[in-house]
Amino acid sequence: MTDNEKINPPISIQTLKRLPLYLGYLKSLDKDEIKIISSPIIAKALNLNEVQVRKDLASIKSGGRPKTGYLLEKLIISLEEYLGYGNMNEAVLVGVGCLGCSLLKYNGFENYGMKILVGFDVDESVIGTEINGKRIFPISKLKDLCQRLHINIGIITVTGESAQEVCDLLLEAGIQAIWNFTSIQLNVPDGIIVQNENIASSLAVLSKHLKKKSKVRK
Ligand SMILES: NC(=O)c1ccc[n+]([C@@H]2O[C@H](COP(=O)([O-])OP(=O)(O)OC[C@H]3O[C@@H](n4cnc5c(N)ncnc54)[C@H](O)[C@@H]3O)[C@@H](O)[C@H]2O)c1
Repeated sequence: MTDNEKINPPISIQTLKRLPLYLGYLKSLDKDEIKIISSPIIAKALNLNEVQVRKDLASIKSGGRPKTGYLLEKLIISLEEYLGYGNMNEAVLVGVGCLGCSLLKYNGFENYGMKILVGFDVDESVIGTEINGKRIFPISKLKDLCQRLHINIGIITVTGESAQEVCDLLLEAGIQAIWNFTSIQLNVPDGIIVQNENIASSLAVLSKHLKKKSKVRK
């Protein structure tokens, strides 16, 4: 363990994935009315285990006393700082088809520290258009634009067969983190983070649950 890790021990991916849930809930509260919030209340609102919530919040060194409560505003700031939401990360999206279009239309990512600036595609019918104020450029402009704008995140929503080629282009353009919506496992060098997103995995959990229930009914 490095000295830095001793001071701030790494947290699990599961905990990390819950932190935006806490933040979303806390931000939905009326700050004029609620000054202090306790872990049992957060747990109840989010249908989570109380001990889990307490442990998660302890791991970000949010201060406060779990049972008596955390200062709401302070806790929000701690979570935002931990998640790096204070610095807005700028992203580009490649593949402006059905899925890409929906992501470009969604403004909620900005609440989670990511702003999609522009899109890229090879399809002449979308190049030059704007979706939700975001201009769509030809893929040939990707390297130049990403380098000029110092973009860190690349979102890949192209068809599977183009995924690796697009990933390579993004890396050449200096991208450090890739949000991959295709089902392709991308090859990237060390130091580059890839987050794979797959709706089908969540659907599998639902299907399995329904299958179990229908067996019980029979
Ligand atoms: N992660 C998920 O849960 C999930 C859900 C739905 C779709 N998908 C995946 O997302 C991807 C997009 O799905 P879709 O339904 O939006 O497809 P789509 O065919 O509607 O869109 C793909 C877009 O990518 C563009 N494209 C293809 N090759 C390109 C390249 N080399 N450079 C730039 N643009 C390129 C196409 O012109 C098109 O506009 C697919 O890989 C699909 O499997 C994932």
